Amino acid sequence: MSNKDDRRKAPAGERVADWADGRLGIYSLAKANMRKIFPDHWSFMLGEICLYSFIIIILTGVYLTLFFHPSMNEVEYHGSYVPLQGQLMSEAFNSTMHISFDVRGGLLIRQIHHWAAVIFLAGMFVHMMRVFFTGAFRKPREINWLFGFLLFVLGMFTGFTGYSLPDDLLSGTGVRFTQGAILSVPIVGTYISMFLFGGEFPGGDFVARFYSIHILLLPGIMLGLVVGHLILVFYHKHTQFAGPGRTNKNVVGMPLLPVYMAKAGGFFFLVFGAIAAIAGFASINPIWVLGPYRPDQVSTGAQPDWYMGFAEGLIRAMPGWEINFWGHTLVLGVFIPLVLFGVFLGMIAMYPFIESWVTGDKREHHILDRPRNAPTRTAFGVAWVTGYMIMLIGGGNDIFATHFHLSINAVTWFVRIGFFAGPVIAFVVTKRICLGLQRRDKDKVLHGRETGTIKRLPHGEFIEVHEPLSQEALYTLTSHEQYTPAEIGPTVDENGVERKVGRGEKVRVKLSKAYYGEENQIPKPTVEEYKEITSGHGHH
Ligand code: HEM
Ligand code: HEM
Repeated sequence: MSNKDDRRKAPAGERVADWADGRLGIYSLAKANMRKIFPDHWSFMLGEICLYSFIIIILTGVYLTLFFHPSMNEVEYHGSYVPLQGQLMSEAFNSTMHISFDVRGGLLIRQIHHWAAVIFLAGMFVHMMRVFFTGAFRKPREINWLFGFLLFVLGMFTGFTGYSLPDDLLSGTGVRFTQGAILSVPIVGTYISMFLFGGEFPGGDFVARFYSIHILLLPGIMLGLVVGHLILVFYHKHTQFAGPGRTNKNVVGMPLLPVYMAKAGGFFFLVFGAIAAIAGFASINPIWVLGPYRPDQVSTGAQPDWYMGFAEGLIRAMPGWEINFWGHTLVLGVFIPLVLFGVFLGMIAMYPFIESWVTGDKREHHILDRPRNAPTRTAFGVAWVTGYMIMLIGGGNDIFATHFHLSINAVTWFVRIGFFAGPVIAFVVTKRICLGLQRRDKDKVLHGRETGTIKRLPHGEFIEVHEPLSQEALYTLTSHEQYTPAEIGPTVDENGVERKVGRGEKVRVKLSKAYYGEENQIPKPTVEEYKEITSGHGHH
């Protein structure tokens, strides 16, 4: 039989695949990637939640563009919502009302879009924490950490431009807040504001401009970054937690196809279903309650979406300082929070580089740390989150005051003090807890697990039976590395010439001691210790 006949007999699917392979080379691509192994751990699903909520946002966003009019032209409302009949409003607000009340499925899609945005950012936050606390950002993944960082920051601004689009009272208040922050920037602030808003605030342009930024510019960049992020996850291979048989050179898990494809496909629908259910039950941004934006009005309890809350908190907690500098007013009460906003976020981007400088560790790491085994890093992370959360409380100081019947000044002072004290307390406490947990691990390795079974010995003594750990558990609990802190090198070189120790080196050594010095890690049990104790005759 000729080759040609063979082809004709092949099933249709195979023929299509052959056709595509001849043009795209899909066979070799699939061969290289379809059997890629992924390790299993619940926390590795967090990145997937980000991915799926991002896809849901794009799908629903496209639907919204079909009906949303990004225009600030003034129109009179004549839709189905009676209380606003005859009111003057922008076309943007009018069309969002139309989406909510008159477009089939419009309100649901709007709600899904908004809820997905809230969950997308929460997902990124928690995913980032997972990566941080397990040390997954270390070499070779620093660039992927930066991609992620950019995604987080761009996600915040995409969300902000999104909830500014409907031009309701709440979104207008948020835009005004941002314009205030821009104006506080010395020298260029006024120009940037005039440029962005096309004249005096609010002007007639900002919705149209925010619209292109929201649906095209930022999501376009984010899409590119997400693709790059995932390619890098493939290229580096996924990290894994320590365990028997797992090394820095292998990945133990299940193949992408069929196991992970099936899991991921199912998980996508679970995430979509959960977001749709929340969107169906819980109302988000009911613009008809707030009404159209008017610069002379603010609704009580005005709140940004959660991811912008800490920025709001920074401004609300800051005293209203204002100084006059060479005839120019400098609004420090707004400008300092704006700088802190950058610093707070910038710290995320910088951390992997700071840690590798302090530890001097330039090796690749594919085995994850348990947070307790990196107490200083964990403590830094918790301190950062504490500062962030305190500022989030600051952003809702009015809500806390009304809900808990507190004075708003008391809440503000709590936030001011908490901003400085909270992270320090969190740092110290977290470090203690981590060291305590390390001691417990050591104890478990040496003395086994406490079973809760009390035994009475023939001579009357009561003891608790300790069960020795399995070999797997022993391995897992003792496989982490322990580092020695950096020391200041010889101060005299081989010719006896004195070398000056730079300030950078001194700082590095100090920090390195804080990471790995005597008080900062519990020595792992040694084989001798283990043998001595386990050969002790039946005491435990
Ligand atoms: C659109 C947002 C994001 C998407 C869709 C996304 C998606 C993913 C996925 C699916 C993984 C593999 C599974 C997992 O470990 O969870 C992953 C890993 C990773 N992500 Fe993200 N991520 C996003 C944002 C971020 C952010 C904000 C950061 C940190 C600032 C980050 C840093 C990382 C790193 C370093 C890895 C490799 C972790 C490892 O191999 O253990 N990602 N990401
Ligand atoms: C990470 C990406 C995105 C985030 C975080 C996000 C977030 C938001 C938010 C919070 C709103 C306000 C919704 C409301 O309560 O009315 C909004 C509005 C909107 N978004 Fe997005 N969005 C994203 C991407 C997109 C994309 C890719 C498109 C279009 C292709 C889009 C189209 C729209 C439209 C047309 C509106 C105005 C209609 C409305 O407010 O209901 N968005 N977005």
